[in-house]
Amino acid sequence: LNNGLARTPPMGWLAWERFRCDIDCKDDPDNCISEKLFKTMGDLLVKEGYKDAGYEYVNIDDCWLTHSRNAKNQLVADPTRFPSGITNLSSYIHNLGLKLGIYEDFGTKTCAGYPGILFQMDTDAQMFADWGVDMLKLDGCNVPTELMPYGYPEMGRALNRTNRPIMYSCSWPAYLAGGPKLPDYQAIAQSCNLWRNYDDIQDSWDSLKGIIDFYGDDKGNFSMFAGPGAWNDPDMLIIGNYGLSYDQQRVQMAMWAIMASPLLMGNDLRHIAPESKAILQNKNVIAINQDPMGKMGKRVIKNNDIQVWTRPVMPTGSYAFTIVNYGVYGTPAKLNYKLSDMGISGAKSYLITEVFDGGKIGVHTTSDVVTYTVNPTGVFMGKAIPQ
Ligand SMILES: OC[C@@H]1[C@H](O)[C@H](O)[C@@H](O)CN1C(=S)Nc1ccc(F)cc1
Repeated sequence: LNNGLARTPPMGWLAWERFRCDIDCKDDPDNCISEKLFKTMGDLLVKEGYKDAGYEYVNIDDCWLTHSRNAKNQLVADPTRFPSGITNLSSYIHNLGLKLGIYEDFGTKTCAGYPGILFQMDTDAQMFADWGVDMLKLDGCNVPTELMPYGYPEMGRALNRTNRPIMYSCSWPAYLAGGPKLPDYQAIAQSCNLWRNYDDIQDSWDSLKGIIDFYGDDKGNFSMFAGPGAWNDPDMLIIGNYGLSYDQQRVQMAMWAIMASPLLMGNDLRHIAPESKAILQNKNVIAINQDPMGKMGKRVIKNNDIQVWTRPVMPTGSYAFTIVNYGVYGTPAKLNYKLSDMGISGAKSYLITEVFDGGKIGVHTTSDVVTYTVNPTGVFMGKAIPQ
């Protein structure tokens, strides 16, 4: 979507995967969906160095609102859990130098059963703008998919009519996944700044593998529609939660960088292990994710437990690449590849580095055989720079 926003994949924090629809502020005051939670996460983005690393958006997800609209047909934030209101919350977030995101659903109700925006798009778009909201995630529960080619572009136009820059995340294609018809990625990319293509991420290695494989298959060539202002969204980063090992957390960070994915953390910034924080704030990996060309990486090799992805990055003619090992055969895999095997060519020789730690592997021609060591359920992330 050409609205000047999301020129690189958005970075920030999103409540859903970790905090879900916990509305019990009586018995679970520290984890319920409340203004306090979002203010706390905003504070920590600043205090813990995430803002400096590029993380900017603090995003509310489902379950923030009351079960009915007010007399003026407007959406209302739950008064017990958001006593100061959304405008106060956005001011707080803006004072931190951050941006606020909110959630709604193009349908009669949200997925958790709260009022949806169907038939109220202009009222709701204006409400979000008046509240000082900077991003909207529009879900697609409780509406026939036949209405989506109308509804998602129309809500984008409604947001535009407010004259407030609001980044627009669409769940539209995710509701068509596995269906008879391929999504219209051209229309989606013209209407949205980012779009969910596939199932929700859950806190597990299996869930992560399922998403990586869906994106590797690239059905409908959705990777071609990614670029500045328009991103495929494989869902939240679950680094720092319960389900991934250290190596598997590195896999997600490396793959989200290669896929030019939004980096929206779905975790608890109050309880992050140091090695998880280091992965989330790794400058070299974030630089690949934020590469200004905005070209989405693609899977170029897949055989059994090994897959290789490459992504064109700056400086011109350079490539980032990942070698992912799904294998669980205990010893690290020693894998031999020529750069030409990965589709990397064009220069006489390349400097190859390891991205996470910046270590030099060496200078190689595209036909040199290079041996990479990849841990079980782990990743090697490299960069090849023309010499
Ligand atoms: O409620 C919103 C939630 C998150 O926003 C996900 O990112 C969306 O893809 C959809 N979504 C879903 S399906 N939530 C949900 C899932 C199960 C349930 F019983 C109640 C709500």
